[in-house]
This record gives sequence, C-alpha cells and structure tokens, in this order.
Amino acid sequence: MVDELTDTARSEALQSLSGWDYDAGSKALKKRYVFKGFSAAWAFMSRVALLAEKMDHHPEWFNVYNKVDVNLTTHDVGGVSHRDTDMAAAMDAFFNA
Ligand SMILES: C[C@H](O)[C@H](O)[C@H]1CNC2=NC(N)=NC(=O)C2=N1
Repeated sequence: MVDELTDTARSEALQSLSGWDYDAGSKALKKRYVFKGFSAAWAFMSRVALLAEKMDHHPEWFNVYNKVDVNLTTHDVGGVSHRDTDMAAAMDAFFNA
C-alpha cells in the first residue's frame, strides 16, 4: 500500500532533488528538462518509459522538440508518494548520465 507523503516528508525529498517544484494545484512534482535536440529528449523518454513499466508508475509528460515537461503524481493516492520522489531521482540520474 502506498501513502501520500506528508508535507514535511515531501519538502525534505524536494531538498534532495534538483530543480523540482511542488505544484499544490495538481498535487504533483514538476520539472522541465531541456536537451540538445529531439533525439536526446526521446532517448531520455525511452529510458524513463522502461523504468515506468518496471516500477508500474508512469509520468505525466509533454514533449516539444528538445523540451520535456514532467509532472509526477500518484493517481492511486491523489498526491505525491515515494514513487514520485523515487522516479524524480531516477529521471535526474538518466539526465545526468
Ligand atoms: C492500477 C494502477 O493504475 C497501477 O498500479 C499504476 C499504474 N501507473 C501509475 N502511475 C502513476 N503516476 N500513478 C499511479 O497511481 C499508477 N498506478
């Protein structure tokens, strides 16, 4: 069973992440990734897609050319859970690889 993070836990997790913000309206973590071009953006999305399937946890995202806007929220709990902060950290690791 996954639970929504407390405000404190979410804030602490955000401090350990880079460039992510919490949007209270959508109750989601948000970040914009900018790449050299579309191919790099698509390679990133491909790696995340495989992870999403492995985690059974999927991002809400929007891609235009070299930009990928990401929202992470856990639909099952209607807010941010550790699955979202875990995925955010994994996405940053892919981006920095
Ligand atoms: C049944 C439920 O949809 C699945 O367990 C997974 C699929 N991927 C998911 N992704 C996200 N972001 N939130 C979920 O709650 C979620 N649930």
